[in-house]
Amino acid sequence: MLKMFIQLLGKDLALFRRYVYMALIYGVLCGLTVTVLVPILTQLLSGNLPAAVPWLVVLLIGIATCWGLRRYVEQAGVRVGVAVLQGGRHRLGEHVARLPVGWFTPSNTARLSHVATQGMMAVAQLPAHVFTPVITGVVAPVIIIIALFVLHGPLGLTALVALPLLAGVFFLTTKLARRADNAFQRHFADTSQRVVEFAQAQSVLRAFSGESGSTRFLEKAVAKQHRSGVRLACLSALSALLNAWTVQVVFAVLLVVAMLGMNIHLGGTLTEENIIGATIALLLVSRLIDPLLEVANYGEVLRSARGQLDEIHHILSATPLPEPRAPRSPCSAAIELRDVHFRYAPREPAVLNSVSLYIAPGSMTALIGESGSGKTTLARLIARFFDVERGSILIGDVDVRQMSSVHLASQISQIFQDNYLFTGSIADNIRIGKPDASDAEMTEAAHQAGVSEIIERLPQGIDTQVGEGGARLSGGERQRIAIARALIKNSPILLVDEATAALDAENQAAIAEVLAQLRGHRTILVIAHQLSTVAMADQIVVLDGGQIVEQGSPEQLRASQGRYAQFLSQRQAAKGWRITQDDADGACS
Ligand SMILES: Nc1ncnc2c1ncn2[C@@H]1O[C@H](COP(=O)(O)OP(=O)(O)OP(=O)(O)O)[C@@H](O)[C@H]1O
Repeated sequence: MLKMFIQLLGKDLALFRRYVYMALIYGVLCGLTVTVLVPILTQLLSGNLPAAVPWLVVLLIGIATCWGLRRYVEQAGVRVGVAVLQGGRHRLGEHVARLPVGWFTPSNTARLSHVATQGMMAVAQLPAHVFTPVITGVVAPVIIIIALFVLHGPLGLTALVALPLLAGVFFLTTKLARRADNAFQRHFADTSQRVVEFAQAQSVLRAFSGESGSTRFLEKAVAKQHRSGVRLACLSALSALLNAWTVQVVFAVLLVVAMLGMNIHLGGTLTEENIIGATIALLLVSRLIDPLLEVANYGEVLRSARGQLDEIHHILSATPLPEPRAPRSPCSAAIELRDVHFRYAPREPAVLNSVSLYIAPGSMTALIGESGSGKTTLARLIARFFDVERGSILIGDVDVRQMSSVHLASQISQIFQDNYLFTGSIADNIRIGKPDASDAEMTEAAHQAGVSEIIERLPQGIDTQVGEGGARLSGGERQRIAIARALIKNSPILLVDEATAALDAENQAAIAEVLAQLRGHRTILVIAHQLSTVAMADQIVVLDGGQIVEQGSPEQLRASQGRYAQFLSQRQAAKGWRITQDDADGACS
């Protein structure tokens, strides 16, 4: 737990060290202040008031110093908390920015958002509100036990034996509720994910699930969270009870030992000194128990914080894509796949199997194949969304793993189906492709992508707000803005995942126009669904079950009467369906 906390602190570790030293000094001082009671009570019970006065002064100074120091320790704890919150979030952000895009599954995204908000907040509160009482609660009793040893050997020994015993019980009770805590955290993240999904997919849920059915997935997640919450509450209460009982049992044992000691003396030589010593020892025992009880009470908070730290650890231990020590630059915009094998996870089936492909610089390749044949995966591997399992992908004769991620990103523009528009204006979204783009470049990219017509229609033109995720625009409008964003970047390689259904004929024409304009000027790989696009390509690659089954120019493949010819006839048959005036009245031809 401490290791993870320290990892989160990074360069702010010095702050934490300072805080821990101060908390330790504070704990020692608290323990010593309590032990000052020994000479005071000894002198008072012996009727020697003048001899007690200097010790009383020491006690008052001790109390005042403890009080003052506590404030400093708390301030130092708050500083550590702020460092964890700011530095930790920063570190988390830097780390996830280097993770492969494939890591961002809905469940990991929900986990990340939970950790970055609630998790970090809970962890940041630890130093000021939990570590200080826990450190004091452990250190002060150690000092008191030393004093007990001096005063009453058997009592000191019993207390010393009790400490590891208590630690053992605390450890076991923590373990008892730990699993329940992990399950609760998991279900909590799942529910958060479902809530977001519920809000985002309202139209789909209502259309397909009916009024009550639309909440079914969410209700299931909430019910699971509720069950694990109840289990966690029961186990937490049980462990808190066990901790408190153990401390009370230790207290009782110490009392019995003290009584037995007095009893032995009663049978023999019971002196005034013995009685005073035993009485003070009993008082010290009671002062020993209070901090231990406090530590026991913090067990649950510590366990839950550990759960949050485990979640943070889970994210920080995800392996980023390695960056090369000596990055290389490609010599051209050629793309080459050499015997590429890929699967999404170790135990999942292979998605690409021994794929080798060469795309000449400035040429256009159309990738076609059945749904699930691996087209999108292949395109994503070129942009290094993931690393290949075996084989290599080269751009301009340089393995993408030997290029810096920034340089690789600068070489490739992508127009994928899941284009995301950020909250802001149309201009802001296009400018993401090239933040320092001039107005002329903006106009040119907007014109090429067919955004000019959209802008002309809107009262605020290019400054129109697109809404969250581009919600205020149509699918086709979003797509065109994404194209303009990719075009303004002006990179030598363009990866396009042509949408099948999202685009109307007008938008499809815009994409076709863009591809026609860029053909010969950029290296283009397009996952093609339209006949017009495929016909434009210099090379067609047919994928099936993660393998290239056909490859060649449109003419060659048409002549070979293979899979491409099949694709062609299917598309032509589909194109044959036309809605006529009669259809409008209810019949199709
Ligand atoms: N993130 C992922 N994790 C695990 N498996 C995945 C992931 N993305 C895709 N797959 C699987 O990889 C296989 C290939 O998917 P891919 O999206 O590359 O196919 P595709 O040919 O582009 O399909 P489509 O034309 O329908 O988009 C499919 O079986 C799919 O289920």
